[in-house]
Amino acid sequence: MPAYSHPASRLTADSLHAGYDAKRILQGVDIAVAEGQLTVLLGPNGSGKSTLLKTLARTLTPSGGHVYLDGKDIHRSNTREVAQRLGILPQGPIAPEGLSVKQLVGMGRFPHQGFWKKDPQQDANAIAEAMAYMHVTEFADRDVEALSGGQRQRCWIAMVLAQQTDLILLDEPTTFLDLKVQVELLALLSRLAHDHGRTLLLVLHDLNLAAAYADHLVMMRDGQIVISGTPSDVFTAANLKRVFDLDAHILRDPASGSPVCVPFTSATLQAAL
Ligand SMILES: Nc1ncnc2c1ncn2[C@@H]1O[C@H](COP(=O)(O)OP(=O)(O)OP(=O)(O)O)[C@@H](O)[C@H]1O
Repeated sequence: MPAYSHPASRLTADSLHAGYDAKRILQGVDIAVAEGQLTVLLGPNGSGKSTLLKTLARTLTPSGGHVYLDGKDIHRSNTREVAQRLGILPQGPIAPEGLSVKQLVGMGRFPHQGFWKKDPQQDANAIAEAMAYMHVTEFADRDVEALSGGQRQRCWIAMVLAQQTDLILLDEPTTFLDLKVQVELLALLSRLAHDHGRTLLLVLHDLNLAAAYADHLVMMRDGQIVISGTPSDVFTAANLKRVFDLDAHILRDPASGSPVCVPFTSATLQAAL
């Protein structure tokens, strides 16, 4: 899959503040997304994960602080320049009515097309490769709306892959996918990072899948990064309590050694129910 072999780039943010009108969400976030690795952003509902992803991808303008893409302030860069380097799949995307899968995946090529610059063969190859990679080739001519939730989600991810950026930000990409497909997707994304030098930042809700596949975990709460590091270092009962207010035992996967959490209902919670 040579088209996916890119040198990884660098995405960093410092003292990031962002929100919606008067609503402040991000409260001084510093992050450096590890190059050529898979980083997973975790946190309770409403903790600001999507807001951070959108601000890093230039979709949302920060009220304070900076995002740098290869050392250049991303909010001072132009849209096409950014879109050639960074692809983002937001949460719950909606396809325009009547769009076929092939057309949807083809939208990933827009940043590479222009009045003066057109390479239909390169576009066709990128679209075909991305569809094959996400196993959606058989749906190429079907309406996106006529697919199941999981099939549609794979098409959206194929669209981002067709963009052929070295940075890929995915907000809850496993939504609608059955467990086997979730595992396959994470294995594939991990390969994109490790074998093809891509830099991936994902928002996930499944703690155990995150611990199993991420190189780095970043845990957020109330618009701030509380802790980050390797799954072995940060996936502890104390941190899960601190970030999620979750009571859990931490075990080890006997095969890989990855930490696994087993949540339980504490006596305090029992009494409150
Ligand atoms: N467009 C918006 N306008 C106003 N408030 C918003 C908007 N989008 C998100 N928010 C608010 O910002 C806060 C953080 O939302 P965000 O989507 O970043 O959290 P999250 O960690 O991704 O949550 P989840 O896990 O539920 O997806 C929430 O209180 C949410 O209600």
